[in-house]
Amino acid sequence: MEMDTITAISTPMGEGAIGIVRISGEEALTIADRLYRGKMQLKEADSHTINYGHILDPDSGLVVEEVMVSVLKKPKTYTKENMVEINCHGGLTSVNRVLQLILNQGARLAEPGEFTKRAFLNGRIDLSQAEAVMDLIQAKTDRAMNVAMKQVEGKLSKRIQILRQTLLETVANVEVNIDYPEYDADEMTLELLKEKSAQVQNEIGRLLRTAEQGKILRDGLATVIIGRPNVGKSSLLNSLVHENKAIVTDVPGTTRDVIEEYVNIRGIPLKLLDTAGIRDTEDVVERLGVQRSRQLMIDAELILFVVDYNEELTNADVELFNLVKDQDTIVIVNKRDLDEKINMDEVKALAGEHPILTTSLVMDEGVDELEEAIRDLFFQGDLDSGDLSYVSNARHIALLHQADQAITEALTAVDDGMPVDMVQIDITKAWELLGEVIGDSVHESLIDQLFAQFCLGK
Ligand SMILES: Nc1nc2c(c(=O)[nH]1)N(C=O)[C@@H](CNc1ccc(C(=O)N[C@@H](CCC(=O)O)C(=O)O)cc1)CN2
Ligand SMILES: Nc1nc2c(ncn2[C@@H]2O[C@H](COP(=O)(O)OP(=O)(O)OP(=O)(O)O)[C@@H](O)[C@H]2O)c(=O)[nH]1
Repeated sequence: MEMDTITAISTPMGEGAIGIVRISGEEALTIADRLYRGKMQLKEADSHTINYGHILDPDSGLVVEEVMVSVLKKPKTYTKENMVEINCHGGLTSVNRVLQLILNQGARLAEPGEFTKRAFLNGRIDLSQAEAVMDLIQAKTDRAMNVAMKQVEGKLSKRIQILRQTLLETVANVEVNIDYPEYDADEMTLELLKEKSAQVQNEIGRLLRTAEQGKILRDGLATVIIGRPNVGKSSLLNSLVHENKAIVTDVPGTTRDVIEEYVNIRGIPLKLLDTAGIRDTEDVVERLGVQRSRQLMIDAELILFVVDYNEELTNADVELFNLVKDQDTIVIVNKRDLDEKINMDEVKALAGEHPILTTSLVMDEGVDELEEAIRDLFFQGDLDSGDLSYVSNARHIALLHQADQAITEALTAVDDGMPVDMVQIDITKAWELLGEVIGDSVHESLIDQLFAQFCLGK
């Protein structure tokens, strides 16, 4: 199938040192050559070279831009098609004028993610790798980036392929049994089927156990700081943010009263969620009646609950804690530089199984310990184990669960003495579901929808 030639600006919109306009498709070099003037025509240039020259407006003959042009000839390119990348002087006008000239020559404006979509459709990468390209762009910490990079390189794909191969062999074996029932290999077939299925389920289980951690690395750990007025919530937020250089984003769609700040806590992106309702308040418990704040707290994956070392535990503390005691909560007893007026035994009784830390945020004491406690709560020290094949994508997680379920159904069918071709149907279903992770037999509309979330020009 021949695809048309597409083009887009691949660098961020705004003033910058260099802006890149990308072209991909059969006509990429031909189109670029109609606009480019240099030592030689681009189609004569060797692949993977960069060439100095100028872009001219073919109508007026006037020089529009001074450029460096990368020539990338198929099939060894990002999209597996002919590609040209025109490096312009950065700035909105410059790249837009060059883009316009390319469009005038018959290229079509690319849709978001269309270059990567072509890399997928042309078979250079599978769907899970394409999705990881997206994760790579959005990674908030080095560690999240390492995980995404492994997936771009195909580490998850390889594991999925091995699982599918095992299932395929199992199905083939069952088929022999259906085709030659007189062969009487029944017992053996079922034994083998059970063994192989268990093997596949083990590996799926292992992958799913990495999922929670993978999701945290990818999306950040949704965290809310709560506590009575004046206990030191803002100070805690500031300590975490200043030591770790926050990336601040407003949550789209929520009239900008939820603020997200990403801080890197030992490789974990902590997504600190903040609303007016949670922090700037006279009576916290009352204000938490505000639906949005309460929801934020309920949805949080980590609660940092702050109390004052220098004051007795109050009813408000207890009530507030009771709202979150079933969640992952760390109790922070702040202002330890002042006199001990709180009863630590009461704090311990209240906290139960939850970790307790004492801090002095004005003296900058205890923040390291807090960061360690956060990491231990979610990663028990295995963040450095080197196994970076985390599953982090919600779509992949759902498919793995379904595949696991299908195999369980196959095994139940075996135990119930169902005919072997019934068992085969379940195993085949598991094989198909795993295939969807890497984009095998997925619906076109799903593919469109996934790539539509990409950046323009990627
Ligand atoms: N200028 C520029 N920078 C970029 C990209 C790009 O497309 N253009 N990339 C993307 O956005 C990323 C690099 N990713 C790439 C991945 C594969 C291939 C590629 O051509 N693969 C060929 C093998 C090439 C070779 O071995 O020489 C292949 O797999 O067949 C290129 C870029 C990041 N930086
Ligand atoms: N001595 C001492 N004072 C602290 C410590 N941490 C915070 N404070 C002080 O306590 C006061 C309240 O701190 P904030 O961080 O604003 O407390 P908050 O919980 O955000 O307060 P509200 O926004 O009113 O809910 C400030 O004057 C801080 O300087 C600490 O560890 N020791």
